[in-house]
Amino acid sequence: MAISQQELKQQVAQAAVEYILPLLQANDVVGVGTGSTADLFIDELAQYKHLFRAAAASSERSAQRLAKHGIQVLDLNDVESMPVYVDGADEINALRQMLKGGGGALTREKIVASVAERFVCIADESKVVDALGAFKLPIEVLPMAVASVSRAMSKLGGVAHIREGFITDNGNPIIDVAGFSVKDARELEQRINNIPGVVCCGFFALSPATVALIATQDGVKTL
Ligand SMILES: O=C[C@H](O)[C@H](O)[C@H](O)COP(=O)(O)O
Repeated sequence: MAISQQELKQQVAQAAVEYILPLLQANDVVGVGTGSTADLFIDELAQYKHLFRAAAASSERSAQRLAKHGIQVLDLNDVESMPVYVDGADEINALRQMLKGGGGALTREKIVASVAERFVCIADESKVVDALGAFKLPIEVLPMAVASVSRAMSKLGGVAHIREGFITDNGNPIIDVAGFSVKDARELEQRINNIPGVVCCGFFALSPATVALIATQDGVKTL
């Protein structure tokens, strides 16, 4: 019988904890991502909270979950470095470039990840793609730039729609862009980053994951 997606997420969450434990020292801070896979990682990590000092979270959602487990959550301004950042992805390719932000946490995810030495991506096999872009690209924008950034996306070949009823932890809207045919995610990430009003785009290609743990029907594989 096939292993369910939920069970695969659980397996990769456990594998992530096993992967990071040897990297942690008593005074370390763990960077924690956002989403359903990251939630399971937090629950697993909680069993070992005596082995590290604290966490830095990429969303209010993850911060609350960490705190419920009794894990101290630090302001990122008080964290100089972290050995690891662990997070899920909406898509990941063979270069470990990712598309993220389905849950709207992309900006804080990119910031927290930038402080960590390693980005450990955790995902089930449904997230592995040949080319990024089938999943709509989330872009966090300043409120006054929704229309101008959407027009810029259309010039790049995408079709943008505002995410209805959603505001990020930073108080901004998100537009989701469909229709990109992504040949070079690094180049597209750079171009989108340069558009006035863009806070953050969901490509994580300029700084891809250091390692990806992928849960498959045949066990957790390393990419
Ligand atoms: O904003 C959300 C994040 O980028 C998540 O890492 C991504 O959406 C994957 O989430 P999940 O593990 O729930 O599929």
